[in-house]
Amino acid sequence: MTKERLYLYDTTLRDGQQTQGVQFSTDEKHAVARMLDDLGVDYIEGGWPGANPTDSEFFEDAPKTRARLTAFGMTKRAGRSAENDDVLAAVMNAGTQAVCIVGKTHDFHVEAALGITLEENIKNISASVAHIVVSGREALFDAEHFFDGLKSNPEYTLCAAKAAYDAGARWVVLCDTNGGALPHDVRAGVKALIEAGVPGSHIGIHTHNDTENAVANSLVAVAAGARQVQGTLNGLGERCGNANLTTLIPTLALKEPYASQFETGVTAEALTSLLRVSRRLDEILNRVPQKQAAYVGVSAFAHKAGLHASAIAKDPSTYEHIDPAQVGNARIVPMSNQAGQSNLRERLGAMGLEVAKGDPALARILDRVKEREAAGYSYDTAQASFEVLAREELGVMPDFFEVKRYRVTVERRRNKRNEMVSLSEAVVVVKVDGQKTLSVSESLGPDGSDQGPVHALSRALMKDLGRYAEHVADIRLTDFKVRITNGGTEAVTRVIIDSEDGQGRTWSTVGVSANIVDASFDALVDAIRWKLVRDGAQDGATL
Ligand SMILES: CC(=O)SCCNC(=O)CCNC(=O)[C@H](O)C(C)(C)COP(=O)(O)OP(=O)(O)OC[C@H]1O[C@@H](n2cnc3c(N)ncnc32)[C@H](O)[C@@H]1OP(=O)(O)O
Ligand SMILES: CC(=O)C(=O)O
Repeated sequence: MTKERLYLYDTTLRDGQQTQGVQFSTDEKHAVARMLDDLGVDYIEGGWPGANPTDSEFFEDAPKTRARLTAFGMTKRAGRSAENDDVLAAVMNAGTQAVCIVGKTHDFHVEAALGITLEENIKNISASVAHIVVSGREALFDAEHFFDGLKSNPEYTLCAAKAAYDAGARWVVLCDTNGGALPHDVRAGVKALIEAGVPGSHIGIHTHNDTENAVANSLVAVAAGARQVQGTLNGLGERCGNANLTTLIPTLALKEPYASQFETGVTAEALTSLLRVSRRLDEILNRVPQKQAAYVGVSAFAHKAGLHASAIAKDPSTYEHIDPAQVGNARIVPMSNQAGQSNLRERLGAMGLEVAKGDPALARILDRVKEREAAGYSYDTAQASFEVLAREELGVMPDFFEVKRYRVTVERRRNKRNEMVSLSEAVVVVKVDGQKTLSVSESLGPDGSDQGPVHALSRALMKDLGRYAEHVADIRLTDFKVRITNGGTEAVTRVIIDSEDGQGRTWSTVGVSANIVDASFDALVDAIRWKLVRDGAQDGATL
């Protein structure tokens, strides 16, 4: 069966930029456009030329893309011709192959927001679309508030949308602008416009996620006949975001009936870059990746429960809806108090520790994990601490060094300029190869400001580890999370430290204590021990 073409329209650089807190630079826009082009979307909406300097600059030096670069704007304003509307002129002057303009299709908005008659609005839509078409560009019309309009005055809404089609719009895009439509509204809306004379092959769908239905609404629109789907990477967008293309693309490619019926410009090979694309966007925006994101989240294929891990080891399809590799993701089997021996053996295997089924060490490790989690530890994220614990139980964790004692002080005092400043200082005594050393460190950052007691402690701890010095020199602490939790009956502090080294490895460790500094210290020691064992620094250390 030949597949029908379904077009993907990305608006990360336009509606995505309407996300609170998101502001792309011109260079970042170029980087995102390149990523989208490599991924295989059909249209890249680059922004609104003339609306702000960044968008104008982006179009002045527009990237050469296989995808159709599209400039966004609005229909001409009343009282002037399309040719004489300066806002529309700036959009046209960007010189893109495709131009998308938003126009009102809800009678209430025409009257309340534009303050013009319903007829005048339809004339403005027709004249604006015709102006784009006459200039030889592909015209797209974003039918704003289409689904709300259908409820208020269906005849008018359909007439406004149809006017754009009749004026030559290649696509009439039905927008759930306020994000309140539900799948049955969207199905009915697409069908109504098809019945009104706009073929599905000219209908697009643009949804917002205000009821968490943006992806479902897009899928329903396709099932009802729409052939263009709009969305953004990682679901960026105004308010709660737009339909998430990072979810929609794999769903359309891998799930029935869409997979058999349609093809998009995203090849199976490009689909394997999806996780990378999603992460790269987070990096550009300095956002923490959403762990539970569908398909691309770090937890999307994490099998925590013992029953799941046991079945996964026999056949991954028992608890996975797709093969994670299809979207560039990977299966993980974290350790926690939900785990059984199957999780454990799988996890140990991934660390290069093959332990036979039934080995008594497995039960000991599980008991220790469950006991410690009851006391406040959490190993499902702190996998490096789990490895240290497992190695101890298996007798393969070297005693690299022994901490004899440590002390941390925090002082607040006036500096030479009579400003109040804080200063943290740590003293650590460690024994390496029978030799005791005392190290002292302050916590001053590059700008001379206090980086806090944990920073001082980590510097003192790593200052003189004898022959292990070269292995710890490239450790960087990248994140530090503190949580007050209940360890048994007492409230305790759990600290998770994320570390990174020069080889690009990242790892997380956990410490628990009634005292935040002590909990941090435990996590720091685990971080160093994990790094030493992974570097193979144990030669000569006591096993
Ligand atoms: C649903 C969407 O998300 S559409 C995309 C929305 N995106 C943006 O608004 C981001 C970019 N926007 C901007 O930078 C600015 O709003 C600009 C440059 C476009 C316009 O700025 P200003 O001229 O200062 O107008 P302002 O933003 O205050 O108001 C918008 C004007 O456009 C009018 N307008 C709104 N929609 C349309 C439309 N589809 N067609 C014609 N005029 C419209 C409004 O009635 C209002 O006119 P008024 O000032 O006479 O009341
Ligand atoms: C055009 C647009 O972004 C909307 O109506 O949501």
